[in-house]
Amino acid sequence: MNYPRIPAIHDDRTAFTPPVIECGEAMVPLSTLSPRITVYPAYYHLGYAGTQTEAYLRKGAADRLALAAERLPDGLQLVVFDGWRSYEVQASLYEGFRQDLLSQGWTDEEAITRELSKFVAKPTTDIQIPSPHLSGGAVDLTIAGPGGWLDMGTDFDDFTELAMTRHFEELAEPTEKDLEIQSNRRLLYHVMISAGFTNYSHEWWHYEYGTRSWARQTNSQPIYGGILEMNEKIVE
Ligand SMILES: C[C@@H](N)C(=O)N[C@H](C)C(=O)O
Ligand SMILES: [Zn+2]
Repeated sequence: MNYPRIPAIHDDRTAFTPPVIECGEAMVPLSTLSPRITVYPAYYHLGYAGTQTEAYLRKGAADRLALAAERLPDGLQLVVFDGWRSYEVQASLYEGFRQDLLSQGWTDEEAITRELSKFVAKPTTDIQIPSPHLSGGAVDLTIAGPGGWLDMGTDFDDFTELAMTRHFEELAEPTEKDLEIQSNRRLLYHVMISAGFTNYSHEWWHYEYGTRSWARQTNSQPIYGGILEMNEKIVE
C-alpha cells in the first residue's frame, strides 16, 4: 500500500503558546480500551522505578487512540510503549540520557542540553508547562502485525537522527528495506494524525493530543495541564 509522504513540520517551542485551560478529563487505562491496542510498558520492562504494567492517557486522547487503531488495515494493532509518565520517570530518562552522552565523551554543557532537548523533554513539576507525558496527552507507540512489530528503522528510544519521523522520506537512493520502513512510518503517522494527534518530528513513535505542542501545531488552546500524582480519583 502506498501512503502519502510525511510532511515536514516545524514546531517552534519558543513560539507563544496559549495558557493551558485544564479540561479536567480523567485518565483511562489503555490495555482494555480496544482489542486493537496492546500495551508493552517499555520502561517497566527496563526496570525504571515508579513505572507500572498499565499505560494511561486522558480520556480525549484515549478515545482518539482507539479511533486510530480502528483505522489500521485488518490484522494490525497499535502497541503502546508509554502514556502518562510521572515526574520521577521523566527525570530518570533525562538523567539517563545525560549520562549516556557523558560516557560517549560529550563535554560541552550547552551541546549536551541541546542534544537532550531533542529526545527527552525537560522534567518539570510546573503543571502549566508540563513535560508532554506528564499531561497524559503524549503516547509512545508502534504497530504490530501477525509477524510481530513492524520495522520502523530503529528501536524505540533510539536517540539518533535515524529516529526522525521523516528520515526515510529523504533518502536519495532508498533500498527495498528503506521503502518498507518508510511505508510503516507513514501508516503510523497517517492513522494518528487523522485521529487528531500531532507527531514530534524527532521521534517516529511520539504523538500528542491536547498538549502545548499540539496546541501550537493545530492553532488551539492546550487542554491538558500536568498531573503529578496518579491516584484513583483521576483514573476512570
Ligand atoms: C523519551 C522519549 N520516549 C520521549 O517521550 N521523548 C519526548 C521528547 C518526551 O520526553 O516528551
Ligand atoms: Zn514520548
